[in-house]
Amino acid sequence: MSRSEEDEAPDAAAAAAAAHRKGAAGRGGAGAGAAMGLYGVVRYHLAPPFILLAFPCAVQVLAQLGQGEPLEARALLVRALGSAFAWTVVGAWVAWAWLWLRLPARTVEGPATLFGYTPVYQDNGVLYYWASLVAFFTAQALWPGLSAGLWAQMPELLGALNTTALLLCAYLRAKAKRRPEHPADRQPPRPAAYEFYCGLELHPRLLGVDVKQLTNCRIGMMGWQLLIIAFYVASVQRHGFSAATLVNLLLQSVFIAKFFWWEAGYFSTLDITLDRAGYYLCWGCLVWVPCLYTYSSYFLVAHPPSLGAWGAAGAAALGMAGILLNYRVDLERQLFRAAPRGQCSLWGRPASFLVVSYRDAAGAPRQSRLLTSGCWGVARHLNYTFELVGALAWCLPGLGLGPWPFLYFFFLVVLLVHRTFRDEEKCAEKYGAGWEEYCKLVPYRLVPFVF
Ligand SMILES: NC(=O)C1=CN([C@@H]2O[C@H](COP(=O)(O)OP(=O)(O)OC[C@H]3O[C@@H](n4cnc5c(N)ncnc54)[C@H](OP(=O)(O)O)[C@@H]3O)[C@@H](O)[C@H]2O)C=CC1
Ligand SMILES: CC(C)CCC[C@@H](C)[C@H]1CC[C@H]2C3=CC=C4C[C@@H](O)CC[C@]4(C)[C@H]3CC[C@]12C
Repeated sequence: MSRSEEDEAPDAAAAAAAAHRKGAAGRGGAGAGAAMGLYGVVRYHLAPPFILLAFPCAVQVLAQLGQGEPLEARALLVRALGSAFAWTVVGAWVAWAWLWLRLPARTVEGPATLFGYTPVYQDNGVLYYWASLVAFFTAQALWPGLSAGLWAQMPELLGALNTTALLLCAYLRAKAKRRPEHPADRQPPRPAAYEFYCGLELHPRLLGVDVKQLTNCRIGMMGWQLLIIAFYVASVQRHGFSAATLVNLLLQSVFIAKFFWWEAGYFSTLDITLDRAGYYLCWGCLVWVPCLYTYSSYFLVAHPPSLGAWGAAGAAALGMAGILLNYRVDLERQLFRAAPRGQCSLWGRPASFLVVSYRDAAGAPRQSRLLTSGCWGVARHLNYTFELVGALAWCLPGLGLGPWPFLYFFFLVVLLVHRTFRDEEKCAEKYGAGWEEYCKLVPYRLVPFVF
């Protein structure tokens, strides 16, 4: 693979190439080659079909279990087809999210791609967030059974979302093959299931809107917010007020509101600049987020919490600290990257940084800066650490109810540890010796002196 092809390749291809080079250069020998071969078979041939089949089934099972219902194959299958209510909700929800991306609004540019395209996004996230809340509460006032219905029909809702998301992913793959939006953004051919899983295009558009802004931000994140409100209302209708349930709702709501406040910053993250629009992101945001990210709140409707008011207050304090510190870490990098020549002040002192070099897709030399002070001088992914603290805190109201209310937290540990390695592989590829120097100055990934 040539240098420029590698730059344009998705994370997986670049990482595989990097891993391959490391293996070949570092260890050499038949053993290392066989290990790399096995890794390739698992990564490209075995894992994608497994995930494509297992995860849609898993969400249906989780939804059924969360209601305290026995697992019965026929019920699972029937409910996975959806219901008139579920399809109406999904249709209305997708149309609402799409409409808000079509309304006249200020726009914001995302980072230019290596193939020379600058994506443009609607910058009306905060207004959309509040308008969606108002619309939801109005609907709840008109149909008092709405929240309880959403909870009771969650398996049907996930079934409808599953079908919608899988059709969207199939369409995106076919479109990328036949009519790619940016022909310079070509991918080397890979096994079909792998392509379906990773996606092919970086910034596809559909019906005049950016697909990732629609699925990730507007449907997934806002769906998360509205569902947990519905679950809270359903829980109060069933069991009355509980401080622990309220803390569970409020912490997540602060986290989600913060996301919309920072939506423009999200366009510079791995999801947008590196990951392509396929099953991982689009199915993930349309189905996995509504199912797993809301699961602690969903579970508490059928299983009321036993955590008392003092425990709830402790969880609230811990969660607020985690969420605000996560935001602080992201903000420090945003301020630093926006400051001319990196000249800004952090923690009362001028920021210190490394100037690092890389090459763009055309092979032209470029420079960037890596912060070595403030939060980014403490650990290389302190934002992930605080994100985990926040997530743990909003799962704590489920303490004493077994592992289920903590499912999101367990998933997030795996996702963020994996993401740490993925991101560092990307940075090592991009900055080479500059990244190694940064790692010497900031030796820990998530927790100082531990990892
Ligand atoms: N709840 C959830 O499911 C998840 C939440 N998140 C959250 O989303 C947010 C964004 O996370 P994510 O996109 O994963 O990654 P980061 O925000 O950590 O961004 C990583 C990038 O930052 C740049 N960078 C790395 N080190 C430095 C440094 N020292 N100084 C300046 N820039 C640096 C590099 O990009 P460059 O090429 O520009 O140098 C690197 O690729 C976080 O708050 C995270 O916690 C993330 C994943 C999942
Ligand atoms: C297919 C599944 C096995 C995995 C699907 C994972 C995706 C749904 C999630 C992967 C990364 C996630 C996110 C990244 C960063 C975010 C910023 C944060 O402030 C809010 C949450 C999020 C948008 C988050 C959403 C889910 C993912 C896209």
